[in-house]
Amino acid sequence: MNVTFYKYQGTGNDFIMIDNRHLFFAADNANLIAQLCERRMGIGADGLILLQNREGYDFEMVYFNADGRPGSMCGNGGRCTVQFAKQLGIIKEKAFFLAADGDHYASVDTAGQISLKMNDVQQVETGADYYYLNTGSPHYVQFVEALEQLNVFAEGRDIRYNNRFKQEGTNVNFAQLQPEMHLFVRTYERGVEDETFSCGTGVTATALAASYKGATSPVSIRTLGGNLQVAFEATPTGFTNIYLIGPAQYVFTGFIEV
Ligand SMILES: N[C@H](CCC[C@H](N)C(=O)O)C(=O)O
Repeated sequence: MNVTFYKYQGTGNDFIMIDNRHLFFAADNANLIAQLCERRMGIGADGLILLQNREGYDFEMVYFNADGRPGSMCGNGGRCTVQFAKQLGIIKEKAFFLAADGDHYASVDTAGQISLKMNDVQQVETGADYYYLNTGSPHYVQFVEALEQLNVFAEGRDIRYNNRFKQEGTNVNFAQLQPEMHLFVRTYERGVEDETFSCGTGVTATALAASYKGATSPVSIRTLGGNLQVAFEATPTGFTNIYLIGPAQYVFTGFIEV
């Protein structure tokens, strides 16, 4: 079967997008998805996303990590799926869609920036040198100095595979506070099992954690793949009205025989 795919990236977090409104692509083929995401033997991507029809929504986003397994919410992928839906003519500048963690609203502005509403965060675990919270995906956040020099792969993998997390896994973010409370964030992603250029739910989690250190909404974040913003309001136990704001770009189209 000849399948058209679309390649998208959001601050360097890259995805294979497939229009699966006719449900021709089997979502249970983890080997195929992993093979397509492989950077030398396949197309290469941090994840694969199926855009599907869903009653009551503009569309559903079905996200898989590069290992071929279903992932939890993906923030950069969410913005890319909104842009993809726009390219397909499914939406104009506003979207209401379903993802792994529930409903999401999004809007695209005239400059092409996409503002994606994230689910409320009900609680944040605070440890001696870390924060742990779920922004649609689980995120461990640690503030460090000299982030440019840090071995994010080795340090992130140690935390992801420690006794607490090895079963379920976690994404691991390292953040450095910079002048004017701007953040520099690097993330080791579960399911990719490597550092990615950017992680949207990770940047969101890190911005919320940074608010305990004095950062105020909207927080500006630099990742290896570009800049993002996170807006939010604090509640007694967590956060509400959380928005992840940034670009999502179409890269190319191709065909595969599967
Ligand atoms: N890159 C994604 C996060 C994917 C989460 C995934 N790695 C998982 O834990 O299932 C983002 O932009 O939010």
